[in-house]
Amino acid sequence: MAISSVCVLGAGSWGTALANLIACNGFAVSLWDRSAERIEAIAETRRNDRYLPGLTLSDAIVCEAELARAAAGRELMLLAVPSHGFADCLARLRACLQPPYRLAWGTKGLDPHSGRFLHQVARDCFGPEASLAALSGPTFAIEVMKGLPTAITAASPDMAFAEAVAALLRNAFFRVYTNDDLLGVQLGGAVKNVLAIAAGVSDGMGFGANARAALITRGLAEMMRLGSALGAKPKTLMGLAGVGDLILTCTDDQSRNRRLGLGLGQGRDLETVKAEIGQEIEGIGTARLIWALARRHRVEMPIVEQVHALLYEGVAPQIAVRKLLLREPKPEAL
Ligand SMILES: NC(=O)c1ccc[n+]([C@@H]2O[C@H](COP(=O)([O-])OP(=O)(O)OC[C@H]3O[C@@H](n4cnc5c(N)ncnc54)[C@H](O)[C@@H]3O)[C@@H](O)[C@H]2O)c1
Ligand SMILES: O=P(O)(O)OC[C@H](O)CO
Repeated sequence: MAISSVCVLGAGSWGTALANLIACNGFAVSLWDRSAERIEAIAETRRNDRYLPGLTLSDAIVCEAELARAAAGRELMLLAVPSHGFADCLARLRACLQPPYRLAWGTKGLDPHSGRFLHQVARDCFGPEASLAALSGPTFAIEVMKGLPTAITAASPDMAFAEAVAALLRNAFFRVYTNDDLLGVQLGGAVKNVLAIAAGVSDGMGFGANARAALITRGLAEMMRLGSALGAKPKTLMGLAGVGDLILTCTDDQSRNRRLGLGLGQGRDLETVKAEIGQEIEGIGTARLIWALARRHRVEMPIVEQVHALLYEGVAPQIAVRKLLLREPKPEAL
């Protein structure tokens, strides 16, 4: 299977960087966003200053404010909208696409309405014959725009489709691995955002490198426990979409989830920090959904529990940390 044309949905940081990558690789690509104003500005200036200031985009990207026109004749739909807009975008696409349906997404998170993984939502909308793939891994959009070396995973139960999606993105600085564990790749990308908030809180409170390393390691244990309960492959979570993205977002201040945690750890107010970041912070909604999933499957996730308590129950960071440190001692096992 070879794919040579793509419609990217979402002209935020990630959708714009992916569209630019695909265009620079020589494939036909259209870019759509729910904000017609942003699409028109990108078409005119060849920049996306709201999300990727100062960077110039490929002239080959076709900017379309109307979804039906953006999708017309394109072989692959690539969604890079936030998880809370994912189901709605699928429904809009369903109204303007004909089979065969081929969908991929760089969205990280779960559907906030149902708490389900995005492939389950896509399957319901497009049926069992649709080709589905998720892209996930340690990938800050701005570094991809700058052509800095990056590696990512393209996951689909249909490895030929995963490879076809990978082939659109792959180049000398962007390495794409394939994986058939669609669930595991999405689980890693969702849980790491919650853990990045925890790492940010720790650093914001002035804790040191010891605490950060402990949070990353025990956070990985939580991710793997949930993965095991849901049927994800442990190897996937030890790869780019699991530990790779966890390290990136827990340690680098480019991460918006980490920056949110930093602000909360410094005692600042949630709404103020959110407004200052001004971009999508997926870990906020995901903390609620992953904590609900953990309880439903009786999986112990104490770090996720405390992030949830911090965000949704008004628990102070000092109390959350105390609760984590004073848990019942136990052997160090996954
Ligand atoms: N930015 C990155 O480096 C990066 C990298 C990998 C994955 N992601 C993931 O990509 C997804 C998008 O994040 P982003 O960083 O591009 O966000 P962003 O904040 O940069 O941009 C958000 C975009 O989503 C659009 N949007 C907002 N609500 C919407 C809705 N309800 N329906 C349709 N569109 C909507 C906005 O118009 C905007 O174009 C997230 O799930 C994020 O975790 C981001
Ligand atoms: O800025 P964040 O925390 O949403 O992270 C962006 C990407 O998910 C990093 O892989």
